[in-house]
Amino acid sequence: MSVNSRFGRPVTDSADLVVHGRDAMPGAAAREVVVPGDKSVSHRALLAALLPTAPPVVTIAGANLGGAVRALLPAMRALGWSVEGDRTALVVRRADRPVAQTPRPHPTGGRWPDGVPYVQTEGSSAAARLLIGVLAGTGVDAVVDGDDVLRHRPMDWVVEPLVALGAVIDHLGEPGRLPVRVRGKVWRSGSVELLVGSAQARSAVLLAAVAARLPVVIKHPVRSRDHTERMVAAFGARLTESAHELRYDGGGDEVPGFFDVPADPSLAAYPVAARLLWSCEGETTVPGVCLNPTRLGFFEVLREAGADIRYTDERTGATGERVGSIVVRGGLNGVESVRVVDAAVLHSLIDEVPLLAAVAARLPGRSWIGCAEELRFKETDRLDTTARMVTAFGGRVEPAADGLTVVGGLPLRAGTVPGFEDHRVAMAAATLAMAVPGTTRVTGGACHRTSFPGFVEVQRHVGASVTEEARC
Ligand SMILES: O=C(O)C1=C[C@@H](OP(=O)(O)O)[C@@H](O)[C@H](O)C1
Ligand SMILES: C=C(OP(=O)(O)O)C(=O)O
Repeated sequence: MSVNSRFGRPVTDSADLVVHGRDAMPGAAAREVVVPGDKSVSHRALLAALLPTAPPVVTIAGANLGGAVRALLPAMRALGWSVEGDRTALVVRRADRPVAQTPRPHPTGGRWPDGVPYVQTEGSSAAARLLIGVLAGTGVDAVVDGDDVLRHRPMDWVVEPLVALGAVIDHLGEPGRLPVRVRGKVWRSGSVELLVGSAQARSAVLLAAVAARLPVVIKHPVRSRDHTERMVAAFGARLTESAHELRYDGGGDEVPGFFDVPADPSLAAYPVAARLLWSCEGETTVPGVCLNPTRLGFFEVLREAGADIRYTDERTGATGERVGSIVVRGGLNGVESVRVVDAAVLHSLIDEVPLLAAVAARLPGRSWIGCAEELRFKETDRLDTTARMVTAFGGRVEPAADGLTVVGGLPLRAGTVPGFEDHRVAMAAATLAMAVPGTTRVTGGACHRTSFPGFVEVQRHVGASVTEEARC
């Protein structure tokens, strides 16, 4: 078993993605492709069912059922909720009794408090951080833990502001990391300052405040994705927002009994990128996508650089999200390079950075993706793994402390490319491989299921030749 450098992540035996690349799209691409529900909205809808003002039954239609959202389901069962159903509808209700989870051994901690529920969120940082917020708002005593990778990701971004609001949270392993025990509720109304742009951190504090009906002011460096704000505002919480500040007045109505999750723009980005890389005829539409402006950076940056990407059929959904179609036409002719120099723009494409870098490798100019220091704390250090992935194609990416320079115009070649067991990096590699003649094997590419269970089928619909094959 080999090890991924930064997080000591064991490289698993998960299947590879094998892609037969071409320099032009074979025949016509599907005119329409459908991608799974939004991961962030799915997490928030599930956690809304744990809030004190939630009705006894909450139904969630169109949820993303990739590994990251699925990780939350046993966690909720361990807290005494039942979750049943499928992508069409998940139904959450209070259960007769909690379904206990088996604690994962910990190398330095390992003494779990007796009689306190142990809640495992696997590799999903959104699940862990938002859940810590909900527990700190509802005053439920529980231990929150994650897998070996998540145990290395920062939890102090969430824990410190919650403790400032009076929550009692103990680190049971390394300081600032999982596992943590949440054992005292937020109670001190006031102002907290977040030092990172993480939407998960802001959301955890807001969910805690809404659950506890505690007026708070959250100061933050950048307005990243605002799904939690839209959701709680849609159920009656009064929020006042300015560029770096969010005020919650302590009020709100009942959580609704029905959520409809729009499709995920960070997943729509892969078929859109495949189309652009092939410069093909006609157009492809991805319908029903969440068009929240805090999520559209990938499309906006490419559009500004000259790509033909449009939004149509826009409407507002019940939980305050804009929904509509993304339509892509033509290719990258005339697009010289891309540039991200603003923190809000970076956050609006934070999960698409590996894909944007892969696309930039096919542009003639030099691209820069900046304000991206947070990428070092994802499933992998994504500045490093993205650079290594593009380099494996023969491209050149120069990582800096806070971003990536992508040197365009170099000939790319097919071959064996590492996916680093990181779904975003693996899917970016497989998408770039579609437009590089020859056969590319993306090692461990089956990890796409963390966020995009139908990745292979969707990319085939737009003309890709991609299969999943056991590791050789
Ligand atoms: O709020 C969320 O659901 C998410 C926020 C982002 O993480 P950070 O909050 O760590 O930036 C994003 O990368 C992640 O995929 C989901
Ligand atoms: C980083 C991601 O998610 P999380 O932070 O929730 O693990 C992601 O989906 O790319």
